Amino acid sequence: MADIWQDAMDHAVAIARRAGDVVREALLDDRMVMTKTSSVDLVTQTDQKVEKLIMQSVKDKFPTHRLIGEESVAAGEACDLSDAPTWIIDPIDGTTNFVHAFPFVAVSIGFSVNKQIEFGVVYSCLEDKMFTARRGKGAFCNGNVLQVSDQEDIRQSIIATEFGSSREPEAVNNIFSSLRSILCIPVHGVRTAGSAAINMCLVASGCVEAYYEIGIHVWDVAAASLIVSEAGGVLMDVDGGSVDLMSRRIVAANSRAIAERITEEIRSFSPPRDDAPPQH
Ligand SMILES: O=P(O)(O)O[C@H]1[C@H](O)[C@@H](O)[C@H](O)[C@H](O)[C@@H]1O
Ligand SMILES: [Mg+2]
Ligand SMILES: [Mg+2]
Repeated sequence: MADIWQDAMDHAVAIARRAGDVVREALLDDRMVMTKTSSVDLVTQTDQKVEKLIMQSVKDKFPTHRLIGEESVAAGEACDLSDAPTWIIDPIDGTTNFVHAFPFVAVSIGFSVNKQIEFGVVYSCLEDKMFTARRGKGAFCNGNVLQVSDQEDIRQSIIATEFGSSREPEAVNNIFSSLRSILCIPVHGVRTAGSAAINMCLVASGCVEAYYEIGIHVWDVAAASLIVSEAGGVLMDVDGGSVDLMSRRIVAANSRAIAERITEEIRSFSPPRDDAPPQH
């Protein structure tokens, strides 16, 4: 039977590649940096330009589909995930990397129907790696099948995480408390790539055993969540329950054993949900 979302997925791959061209060209220009929620929460005109490019192309080709985009939400749009076909877009995941030309910068496009991710596309545009997954059909990088690591001993593992974009003392204390506990299990190492989507693709590729973060948004992880699960990995909430993509908390791991071991060490907290009503 024909796949009803194949056309949309092909479009996502094509537009992610075009977006990647824009990002690479912009790296050669001056990158004017603006800030959003804090002095280290960065945005550039390229984030906004790429989001417009992707959104316009989706509106033209799939006019009934809904859209959630990082920069549109920052500009005041709602972040409502309904049962309708919805494109969930992070035009540049790793904006701080982009600003510094640190080479992990991704275009992330997830597609959800009935609140279930049907396909995910993460284009790591400076590495020219196109990560894709279609629900039930596996995960791929540049056409090669992805498979998570088979390591089940966290002491033999590398764990990825991020420091996020808050420098409030309490938030930083929580992050370092979790990081210290995990590092001292001990694990082989801890890494931060600077992009949630790329960290999760590293899990899917078997290069790191797990990634966790509190404070991410649905657009950071929607596409990559399917890439991880289709590569044989697991997703979990930081308290060990089911993952909720609007909760801003995630553990993505190669195995349930390692995911659960990480949840034992995390000092969890709950940032305002992505679908929380706006504060006035
Ligand atoms: O804002 P962009 O799209 O670059 O994405 C975020 C990263 O993906 C997070 O992991 C990371 O921790 C940061 O919060 C960063 O903002
Ligand atoms: Mg992001
Ligand atoms: Mg972004």
